[in-house]
Amino acid sequence: MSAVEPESVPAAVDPAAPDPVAELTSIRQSIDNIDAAVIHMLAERFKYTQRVGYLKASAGMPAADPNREQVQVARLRQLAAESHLDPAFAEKFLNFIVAEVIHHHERIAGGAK
Ligand SMILES: O=C(O)C(=O)C[C@]1(C(=O)O)C=C[C@@H](O)C=C1
Repeated sequence: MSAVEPESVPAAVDPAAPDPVAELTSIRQSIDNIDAAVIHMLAERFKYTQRVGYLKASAGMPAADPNREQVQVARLRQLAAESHLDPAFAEKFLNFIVAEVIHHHERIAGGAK
């Protein structure tokens, strides 16, 4: 089944909701697809930040860059607002990821593989 076929459009757009169980199953398929995409995107992001960790360690740069984070937070808060997502959540989500990245950077700088 192609993702562009009409029957793959979430039934949530149908106010009649003739079959709640079928609609729930369909929505859960889309949620699972989105969750998979998030994991794949995070894996790619961490591949890049791993490289950043090695670059910073080799140049003697600190693991964290608060100025860069400030710019990222402002940008993501703006994007979130435009997308009707809670900006506070977007900021928390970024901070959660960046904290993990900094932890990785510190391990790299400390000589851990
Ligand atoms: O851009 C950097 O300098 C990074 O180390 C990457 C990153 C990020 O994950 O986006 C992580 C830590 C820094 O404090 C800022 C940003």
